[in-house]
Amino acid sequence: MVESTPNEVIALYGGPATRRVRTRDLIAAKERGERWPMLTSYDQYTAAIFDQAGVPVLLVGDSAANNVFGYETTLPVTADELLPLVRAVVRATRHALIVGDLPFGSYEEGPTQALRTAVRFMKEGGCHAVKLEGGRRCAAQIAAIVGAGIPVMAHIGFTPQSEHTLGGYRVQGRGDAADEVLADARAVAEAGAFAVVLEMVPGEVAKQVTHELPIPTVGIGAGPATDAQVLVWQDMAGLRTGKAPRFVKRYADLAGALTDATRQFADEVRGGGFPAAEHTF
Ligand SMILES: Nc1nc(=O)c2c([nH]1)NC[C@@H]1CN(c3ccc(C(=O)N[C@@H](CCC(=O)O)C(=O)O)cc3)CN21
Ligand SMILES: CC(C)C(=O)C(=O)O
Ligand SMILES: [Mg+2]
Repeated sequence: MVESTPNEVIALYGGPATRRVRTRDLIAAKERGERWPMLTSYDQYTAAIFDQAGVPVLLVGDSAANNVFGYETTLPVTADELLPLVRAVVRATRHALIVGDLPFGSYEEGPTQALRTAVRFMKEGGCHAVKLEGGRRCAAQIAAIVGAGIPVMAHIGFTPQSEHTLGGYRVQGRGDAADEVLADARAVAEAGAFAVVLEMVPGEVAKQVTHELPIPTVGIGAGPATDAQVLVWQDMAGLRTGKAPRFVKRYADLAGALTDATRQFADEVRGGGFPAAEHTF
């Protein structure tokens, strides 16, 4: 594949894309009013494609639990399972900032555990920042990790790792609960996070947080006002089958394309059409 110029990356640098995106580029982009896209990635080929298509930030999400390993929720996945995926995504990319998502159970005990896990992600995974779920309750963890020189992306609103407390997959911050989301947003920014994911909050709440915070907001099911947007790549590209959340837009039908290719291959093997002379030594 010919490597195309990653336009969005250049916009974020304000110059040629000769180095990786850094967290300060994302804060500068907010100051210039530039929006940016973020996608999950869990493997070499998608990482290289997203990197060359100009996506400036890739997240190796704990959603690998659902979308790679086939677990029902994100709760079972471990750092030992995620770290090889983080390494693969880092190796396959040149421009994007790679964020490693800390899995459930690897940071909740407190700042010491959180820092220990974040250091593993940086040392063994080679990523450039880590992400964790939780607002005020994780401010001490964020401060400890940032204090060790590791950039942190926070994640508030609907946090899938706490679905059993939040009462299922539902919008957070409706009505009076908007103040809770705002308090969480302020707390993570104060603790030193360089960006914050807002998942499934009303568009108006996301707009208010985005205007108030100096750091970029990354929306997923949070409306159009956030500084950035993130989707799980299999949702964006239509590889995942079944009912997608309402906030998903499908930009391709990879499940359909792969089904067609697979059927053709299987038919040609059964019919003797593959391999042909040109595939034979
Ligand atoms: N493929 C995939 N996409 C995701 O967005 C995603 C994951 N996996 N795994 C981890 C979490 C879980 N997330 C989810 C999963 C499901 C809904 C969902 O079903 N939402 C419904 C109900 C919302 C409601 O009742 O208020 C929706 O229609 O949006 C939302 C977020 C977001 N994350
Ligand atoms: C959806 C994003 C924000 C995430 O946390 C994940 O994919 O794990
Ligand atoms: Mg996650």
